[in-house]
Amino acid sequence: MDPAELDGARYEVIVIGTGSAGKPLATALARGGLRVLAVERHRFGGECPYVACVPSKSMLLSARRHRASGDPAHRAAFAAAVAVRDRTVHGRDDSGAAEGMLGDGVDLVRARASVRPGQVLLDGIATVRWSTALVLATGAEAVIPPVDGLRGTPGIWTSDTALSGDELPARLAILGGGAIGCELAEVYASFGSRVTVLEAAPTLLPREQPWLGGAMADGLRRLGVDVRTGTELASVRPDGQGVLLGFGEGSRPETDRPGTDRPGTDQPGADQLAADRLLVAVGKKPVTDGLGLESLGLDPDDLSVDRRMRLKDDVFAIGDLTAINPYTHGANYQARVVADELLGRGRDADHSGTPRAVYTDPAVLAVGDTEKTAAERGARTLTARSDVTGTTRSAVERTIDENDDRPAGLELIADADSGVLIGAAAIGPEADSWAAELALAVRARVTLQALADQPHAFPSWAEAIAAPAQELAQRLRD
Ligand SMILES: Cc1cc2nc3c(=O)[nH]c(=O)nc-3n(C[C@H](O)[C@H](O)[C@H](O)COP(=O)(O)OP(=O)(O)OC[C@H]3O[C@@H](n4cnc5c(N)ncnc54)[C@H](O)[C@@H]3O)c2cc1C
Ligand SMILES: NC(=O)c1ccc[n+]([C@@H]2O[C@H](COP(=O)([O-])OP(=O)(O)OC[C@H]3O[C@@H](n4cnc5c(N)ncnc54)[C@H](O)[C@@H]3O)[C@@H](O)[C@H]2O)c1
Repeated sequence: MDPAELDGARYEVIVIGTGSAGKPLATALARGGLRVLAVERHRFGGECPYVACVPSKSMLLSARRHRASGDPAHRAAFAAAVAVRDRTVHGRDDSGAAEGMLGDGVDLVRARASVRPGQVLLDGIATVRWSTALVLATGAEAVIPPVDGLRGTPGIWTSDTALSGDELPARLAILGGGAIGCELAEVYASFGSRVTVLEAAPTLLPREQPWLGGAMADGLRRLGVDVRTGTELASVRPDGQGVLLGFGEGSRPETDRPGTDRPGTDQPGADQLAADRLLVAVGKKPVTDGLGLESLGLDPDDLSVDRRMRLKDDVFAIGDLTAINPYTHGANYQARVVADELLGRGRDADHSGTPRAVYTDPAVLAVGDTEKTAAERGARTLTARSDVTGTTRSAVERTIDENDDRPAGLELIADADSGVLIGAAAIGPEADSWAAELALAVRARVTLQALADQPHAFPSWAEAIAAPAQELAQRLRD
């Protein structure tokens, strides 16, 4: 629909943004009989299907196959993986998503939206009004940190560049060892790039239990990735066709110190690293620029929502914009909460069981509290770990591949007073799948006694849950 044609139109609900949050919400509301307009300035469907979750998982799976094949022809394999990725994401063509929404009865308009009291402006030329609710689902965008020379230097990538391009850099530096940094380090290292991950915090995945980041670093090092934690990037300069990175005083780690012989660096100077490309993956920030939230009395820097995802009155926010569980399943869930609220069956959101997965091999699944977050809210905790490699499943798999040295581990975190499971962290083969029962256990506030009593299929990886659950149940009884 052309924005101008909509001038003066009225809808019960207007949704701004059609990603993993806005699209399912608009669809559910239209199916529920409400008159809904969804406004999208870029691709219907948002980032996940085109430049985020789906292409990154496609590349990770292709990378895994390539490693298993032992084929030394990295460039040809990478080109084939990119072709598969692009088929999987339909060449980043959003017409299927748009047709799906239209088929469900959502009115769609491609326009940049901004808000005014009671109305939404489309590309600054047309005005539409809502009567029941306005829902903001504008997502988040990559943070580019204020590093000297970072902006404007050619050769700087974000995940969007990597996941829509076809270049295999010989030397790739990745700034940030979070979910994107770890997943894309595995992809490029598997296809022969010399990858260096530069993480500011003392461990990778620093919001998780520290041992988990250590195990992730071990997993990436097996693939030849040079993992440097505790690093501070101070400057970026053009260097031929690539970039030259300079580091802050004292920011180099004891291990992997430049000057030692290791893959991933050309050691141009004691405090420098040369790379062909620098992928910046240091987190995301909510997309609020130009939205005009101030005109609704909202502070763009404090988009706190209540338990129904309401910002104020009839204005809601969902998805990455809220920074609550910034995952597609988090956005989908928040969409369901708002849909239920607007369709008259409202209930409070419970974010406690939302899994945090990283799809490397070995994969990560964490849920609920870490010891740090539990301590911050004054909870006393008990923890127990298990070596996932002690399971029969692991023994069977390692007999087939005796060189399989992927790190694996599981930790359960119990509330010492109530005896319920409040957190879990797992890394291991397919942990994103087998550890998922722990997400439900946290959400359902399952006691350690019940978890310890629960049988697990033999010989599955989930048997790893039994030992730490039984240990904690015993300690809670003592
Ligand atoms: C590389 C990468 C890999 C990821 N992998 C996973 C994964 O494996 N699993 C997982 O669960 N999550 C993953 N995520 C996170 C996931 O992609 C996001 O959490 C999810 O897509 C957020 O959905 P959203 O609807 O909030 O935002 P988006 O998908 O960004 O949608 C917001 C939409 O709003 C539109 N918009 C913004 N401003 C305006 C405006 N003013 N007017 C009109 N439209 C506007 C944007 O164009 C966009 O389409 C990954 C992210 C990245 C970057
Ligand atoms: N599997 C998944 O669900 C998945 C995969 C990829 C991305 N995502 C989502 O996409 C979003 C963005 O991912 P991301 O990896 O960019 O963010 P992130 O927040 O997961 O990780 C960012 C990392 O960068 C580090 N960092 C911050 N500033 C730095 C600096 N100046 N120098 C070096 N390191 C620095 C942080 O300590 C952190 O480890 C997140 O919300 C993430 O959850 C999810």
